Amino acid sequence: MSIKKKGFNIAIDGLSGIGKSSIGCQVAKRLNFTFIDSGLFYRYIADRFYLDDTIQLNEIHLFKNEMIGYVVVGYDTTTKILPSARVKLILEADFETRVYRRAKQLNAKEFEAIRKVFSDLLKRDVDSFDLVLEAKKGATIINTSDLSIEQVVARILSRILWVRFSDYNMLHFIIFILFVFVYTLHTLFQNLTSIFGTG
Ligand SMILES: Nc1ncnc2c1ncn2[C@@H]1O[C@H](COP(=O)(O)OP(=O)(O)OP(=O)(O)O)[C@@H](O)[C@H]1O
Ligand SMILES: Nc1ccn([C@H]2C[C@H](O)[C@@H](COP(=O)(O)O)O2)c(=O)n1
Repeated sequence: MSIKKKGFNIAIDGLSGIGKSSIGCQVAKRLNFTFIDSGLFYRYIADRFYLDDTIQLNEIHLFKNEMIGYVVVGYDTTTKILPSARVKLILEADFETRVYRRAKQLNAKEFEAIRKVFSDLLKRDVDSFDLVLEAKKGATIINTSDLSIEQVVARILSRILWVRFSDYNMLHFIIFILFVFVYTLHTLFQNLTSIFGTG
């Protein structure tokens, strides 16, 4: 699956339980972008059972042209789903932190429940390790181990602001260079006509 859309899109990658969905959703809200949790598609197709109220499939305006932008999360978004994203991010945190967060999320308190969280994450890490390693080569890495969700969201927003600022300045720079080029040609042409034109 690959989304080739115009606009300013953001892809958030990373291993399971790193916070892609919770953080991506906040970022999309702050930017008024469409949020797509690609994992929902996979789960929906694989199991046809799981859709929470974060997003409903019929609300995903995947191919609408007027969208300002997308925030797409999932562990192969920066490489496969949205390789053309203007901002590509990999979230990472140490394994213990992810186990702790996922256990808290699932309210896993008993030894057996925590053991299952541990082994599920480990299995999914093994399955997606190579993909995430590959993704790291072309993305900005944010280590979230010591950051709250709000701090990670703030970091992402400032990164996006920076990229937008660079795009904006680059456009002005190109216009400036074009202007200097045209002006130089114009002056040269005027000089040439004043030298040769009157003869
Ligand atoms: N920086 C953070 N600080 C504290 N808790 C966090 C942070 N980031 C995420 N969490 C919590 O970790 C849990 C897992 O996050 P989330 O479900 O968003 O991960 P995910 O990467 O989308 O997982 P998966 O790939 O398995 O769907 C959630 O309960 C979330 O609130
Ligand atoms: N971009 C994605 C997203 C998800 N998957 C796979 C990985 C899991 O087996 C399943 C659910 O993912 P989750 O939402 O829990 O991250 O879908 C994938 O292959 N590519």
